[in-house]
Amino acid sequence: MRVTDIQSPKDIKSMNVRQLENLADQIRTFLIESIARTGGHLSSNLGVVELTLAMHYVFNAPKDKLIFDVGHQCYTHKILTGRAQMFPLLRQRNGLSGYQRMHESPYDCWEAGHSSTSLSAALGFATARDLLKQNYEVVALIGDGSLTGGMAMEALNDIGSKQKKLIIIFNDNNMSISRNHAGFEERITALRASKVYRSTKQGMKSNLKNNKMGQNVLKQVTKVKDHIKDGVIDAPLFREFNLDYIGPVDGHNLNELINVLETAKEHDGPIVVHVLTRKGKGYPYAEQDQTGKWHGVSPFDVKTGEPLMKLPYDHLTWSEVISRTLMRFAKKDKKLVVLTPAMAQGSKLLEFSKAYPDRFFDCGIAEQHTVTMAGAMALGGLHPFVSVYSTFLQRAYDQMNHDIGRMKLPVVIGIDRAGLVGQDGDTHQGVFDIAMLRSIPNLILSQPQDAAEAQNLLYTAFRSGKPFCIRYPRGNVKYEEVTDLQDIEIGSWTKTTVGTHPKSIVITYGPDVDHVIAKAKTNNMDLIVVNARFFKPVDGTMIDELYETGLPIHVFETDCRIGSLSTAILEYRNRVAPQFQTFGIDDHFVEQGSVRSLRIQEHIGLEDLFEELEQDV
Ligand SMILES: Cc1ncc(C[n+]2csc(CCOP(=O)(O)OP(=O)(O)O)c2C)c(N)n1
Ligand SMILES: CC(=O)[C@@H](O)[C@H](O)COP(=O)(O)O
Ligand SMILES: [Mg+2]
Repeated sequence: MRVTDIQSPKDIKSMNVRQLENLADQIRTFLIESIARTGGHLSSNLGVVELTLAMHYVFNAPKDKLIFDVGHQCYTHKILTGRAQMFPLLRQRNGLSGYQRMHESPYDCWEAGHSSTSLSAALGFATARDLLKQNYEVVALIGDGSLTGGMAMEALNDIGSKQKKLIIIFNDNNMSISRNHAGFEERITALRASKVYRSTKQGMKSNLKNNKMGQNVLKQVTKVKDHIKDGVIDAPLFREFNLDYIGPVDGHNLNELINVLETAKEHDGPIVVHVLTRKGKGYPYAEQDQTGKWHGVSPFDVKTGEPLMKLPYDHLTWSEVISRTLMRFAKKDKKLVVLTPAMAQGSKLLEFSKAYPDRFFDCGIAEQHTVTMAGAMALGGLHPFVSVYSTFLQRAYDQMNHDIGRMKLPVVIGIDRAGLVGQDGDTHQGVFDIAMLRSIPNLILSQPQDAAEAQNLLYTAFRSGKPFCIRYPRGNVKYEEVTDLQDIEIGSWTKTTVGTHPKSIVITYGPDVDHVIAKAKTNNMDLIVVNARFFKPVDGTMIDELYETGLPIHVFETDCRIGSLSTAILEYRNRVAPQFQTFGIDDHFVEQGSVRSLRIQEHIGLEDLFEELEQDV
């Protein structure tokens, strides 16, 4: 059977192990070729091909609930549930989502994008099932990285106490995006080496190679259950949570996987199935990767592994502009430290981590902990910089409020991937941080117009002694090192007049400042373009001046408009200008798509702005 012919998991139910193994090989080839064309989460998906086949073989989705933590590794699940033909549009507008999405398929029973939610969801489903006297299995697959998240720990604690029947598949590849940093790593290492499951299983004469499986399994299941009850299988890490454990099993051995999942299915109460997989399995570049370069990829050449798109020679990503500047500052300032909640690769901090291993802290997928820890580091006399994606900072709202803002702690927060991020879709768009953070007293919130201003803002932030956030988008920017760094007056905006008789005012921020100026020049339009580089505090003097011109004001934003810059301006003036128009994302989540297509969809493209400007002249 060809990968693209698979209609539903029924198609694999009558296969024998050899056929399943063949299918696994085909799926791997399909994934590599397909992701090479579209981009996507390569390594995590290559690692769970056999595991997902075994899950669909043993369980009966959609009746049984299969939950994938984060969901970035659910591509084989998509293939087995009849979606292979949609892969050419993976992560594109109106195309296949890179995550589980309920509107896409009845087999997607839950949605995520942020990590560590699967165990809470599993307990929720199991509780609903039992209260409503229904009958189905609940299975959550969670990686070793996602297990470091606070939510997962909270859920483990509750699952151990409630003792509902559910299965936690612990997908252990010893990697988060890059190497996993977990305190319980020692315990896991001990478990990885444990022979318990293997020796228990050795009695199960695996003569299933070419036959339909399952005949002998039940007898063996009873044996394994007895072992679990007798406490033969002792996994202190999970025992402490009052959870039964079985494993470790080879996550690329279908025979072993099917046996262990059948066993877990028969088990009463919660059970952890420990599966060892290899991230990137089957594609040598990805298998050897220790840095996370192959975790999420843009289109690449399968043979060479080289990306198909290259940055212009004088451009850097915004993350690189920030990390290079941090490297410069760290040379002189020995107290400068950098923290990341597991995003060293995406935030371009690996070079910093090598140059200053003692001053670099990967805290795991733990945004809340990272922010609070940085706060105490500041009180302890260090100069912390926290690098965090806008969307993941949502997890740490309370810490930003309760710890950083309230105590006025001088932590510099680099908010990466601010604004629309594109293909990751609605779970990842970084469009809420302005609204989220503007309400927190004492915080400074800024965004540079270009790479030079980014360097000056970072310089200002460290010298300010205040909680200082600098947001910057996904993508790249022309870079030149600023040798003569300048303090920027906090709360000050700048303005550029294009032409001699301006007829309108555009207030905007980030890279759009230059885009609007360039387009106004091309179109021979007379405009005042304001770089609103601080969202908090805003430049009251400049706002007053702009109002006094009597010109129509257009606030051009590409983030959630509720609570955003236009709101800040209106709050300041407490009245509406004669003509005051705002642009921004309305009160809804924005689905996936290229940033360009999403801006058109949301009426926040330059074209939309200029259409309105035409009316003013
Ligand atoms: C709250 C949150 N923080 C950060 C991320 C970014 N992220 C996505 S996958 C991932 C690593 C997950 O590691 P693991 O669970 O072990 O899965 P693997 O990729 O190894 O299969 C991270 C950090 C996220 N999705 N959600
Ligand atoms: C699954 C996840 O949350 C991350 O892998 C995310 O997709 C990374 O995004 P970037 O590609 O912008 O680093
Ligand atoms: Mg992992």
